[in-house]
Amino acid sequence: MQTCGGQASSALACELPVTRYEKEIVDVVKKNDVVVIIGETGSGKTTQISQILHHAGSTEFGVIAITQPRRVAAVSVARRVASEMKVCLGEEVGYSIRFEDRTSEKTRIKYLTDGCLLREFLSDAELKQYSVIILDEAHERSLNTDILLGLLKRLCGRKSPDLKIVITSATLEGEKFSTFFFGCPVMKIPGKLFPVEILYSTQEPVNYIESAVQTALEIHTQKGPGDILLFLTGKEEIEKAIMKLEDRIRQLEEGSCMDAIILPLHASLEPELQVRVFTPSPPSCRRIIVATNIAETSLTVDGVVFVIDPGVVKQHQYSPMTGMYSLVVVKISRVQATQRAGRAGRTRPGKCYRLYTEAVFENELPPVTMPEIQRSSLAGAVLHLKSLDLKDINVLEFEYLDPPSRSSLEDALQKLFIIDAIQEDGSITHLGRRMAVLPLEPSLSRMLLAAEEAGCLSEALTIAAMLSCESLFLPSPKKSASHKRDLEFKSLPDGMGLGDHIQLLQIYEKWHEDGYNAEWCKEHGVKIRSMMFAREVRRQLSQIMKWEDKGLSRYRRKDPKMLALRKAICTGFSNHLAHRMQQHNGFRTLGAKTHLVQIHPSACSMEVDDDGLLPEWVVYNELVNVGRPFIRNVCAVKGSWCQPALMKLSKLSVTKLGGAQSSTLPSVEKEQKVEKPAIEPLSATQKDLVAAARERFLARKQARTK
Ligand SMILES: Nc1ncnc2c1ncn2[C@@H]1O[C@H](COP(=O)(O)OP(=O)(O)OP(=O)(O)O)[C@@H](O)[C@H]1O
Repeated sequence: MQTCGGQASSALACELPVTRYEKEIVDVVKKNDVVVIIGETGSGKTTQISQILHHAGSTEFGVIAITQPRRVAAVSVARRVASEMKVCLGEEVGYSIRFEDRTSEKTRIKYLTDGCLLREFLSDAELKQYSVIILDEAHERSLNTDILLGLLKRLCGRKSPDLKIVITSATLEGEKFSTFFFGCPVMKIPGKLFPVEILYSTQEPVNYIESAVQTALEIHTQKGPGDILLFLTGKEEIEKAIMKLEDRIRQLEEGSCMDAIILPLHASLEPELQVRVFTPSPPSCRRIIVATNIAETSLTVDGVVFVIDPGVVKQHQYSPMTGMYSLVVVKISRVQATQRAGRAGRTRPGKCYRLYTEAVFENELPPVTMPEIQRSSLAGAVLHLKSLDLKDINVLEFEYLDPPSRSSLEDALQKLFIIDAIQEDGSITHLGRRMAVLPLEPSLSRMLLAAEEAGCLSEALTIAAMLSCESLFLPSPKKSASHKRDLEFKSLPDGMGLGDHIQLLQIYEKWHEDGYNAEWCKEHGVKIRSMMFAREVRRQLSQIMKWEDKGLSRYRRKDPKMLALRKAICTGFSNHLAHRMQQHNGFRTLGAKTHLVQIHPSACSMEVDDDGLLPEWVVYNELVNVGRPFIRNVCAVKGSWCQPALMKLSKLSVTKLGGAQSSTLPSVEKEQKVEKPAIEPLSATQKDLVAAARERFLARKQARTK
């Protein structure tokens, strides 16, 4: 049975700094179309401003939208506000995140990810259902928030004065935002709920994970009650730190300190495991939450008194020059450090242990975070802007708060052109328009449309849904690559060797055959939660594409439909083509820049020919630099299928696409040169690798025929 409302715990809403300025907030919003509000972390911006405006009557003629850069924040804050207002979540207060909408006709206050609001522009370019849009945590400068800023600026210049825009953060460059929005007022709300003491290290740690673990142990054994929130950069680091903590706490003398519950928190954790951190710890027990920066903004984890901040974050950085993503550990900005410290002191006084010196904080941390728009692939954002049909918008001249580089925009335009989303003159195609409606990356959307035309949409929907899962495979004692291979080997021989997309399809189909059975998942090392998520995503995508599901048929390698499916994958990812080197299993990517790459070890094993060589042509989802360049999620395709893309690559001119000066892609001659790479003799190691690959393949082939 669902219970509504409940008692909002801890600090009373009426004590929050923001609520003390209720009248001023209502006034300033009433008198201005755009307002910037800056208040300390924990002062009540996220949870209170929406309620204040609601009580002042702002929701009489429209809904209040509050954007969040992260899903977990949108959900948890909506829950909190519903509980404070004593209403059922999904009724007066709701949330909307990709593939999950918990709102209803009754909803007046809606928390949603910035990506969701951006998507709503497609169906209503004037956002008529809203009376107020609050862009929260604007300091994070997510790509979606930056695009929203530009679109909202356009809108407030022309729309009736009914739509109010409020931009909030604890750590915003207020003046910059004010200048961008025609000199709008900046309201600073003074006051902090509880003090947070900042403690710096006296020296830089040699190993920040070790130092973080050590600090957590010292707090646990020497300090009074209160939970610990420890920031690390990613899942692997979190798992490593948790193992160390568990080991060392086990070794402590029994009764020497209180019990500890150690919890991870990162984006690829299943939602029900994520929400565990919001359940208070039992009395006389300390929780140690080891999290990535998803816990950095907006979240209130009741009970957190101690924050440990090693001062680093893992960041995706896209280079338009190379078309490659790198995952790099970088120093956080001072803004992020403040946000991290702000996770303590929310429901009682707190302490933040910075594992770096004060001098490093002052002199080495950049003041603000680099906007995502300057370090991401922009294909999705550019397609979105093009699909809005805003006659006056040229994506190269769109009003960005901080413009992305011209090369990033050109890279996006080129990618969209190759997958038929835009024409040579830069105008959006019919296909492009349809692609923009789908809540997927442009390449995946293109794959679906190609599959629809070729009569294999059902299979492509499954692949798109499976690729939307954050993490599919259960942690394995063995390396994940061989784990995946085992799975493929034991039960899915029919699609073996054709690549990850086909393997994902087969996993789903097998699970379907087994009646969506949880046991099957366990047996085959896949996460039931992720599979259920894929099933839901598949259902939603089918709905958007108006596909009437007539049940799944099992993948058959020889079925001509399957050839059509791989061709559709090729069409979707034709801006991610790679050609094998003549004599060994390295690949060369094709595009404005070419790279020598290897298939990532986590890929399922690919078919090799009698010489032990991999397929000549492949498409891939991602080009990543992790020490060296790898392609990930790879599908074997045929050279003849790549010709349309190769033709396009050869004649592409950015001048027309973006209405700006040009840089031209390689000519046909250059591409032809790429297609026939110079013969390079195999090294001894490469020969060994080829022989080993061939042996493995023959063994599997034998097993298959048996
Ligand atoms: N889930 C929760 N449990 C307990 N207290 C909460 C919860 N959510 C919010 N609060 C209380 O409400 C206060 C205001 O939270 P809110 O998220 O609105 O602040 P904020 O100003 O938006 O902070 P930030 O800038 O860090 O996002 C918190 O400091 C805390 O005291």
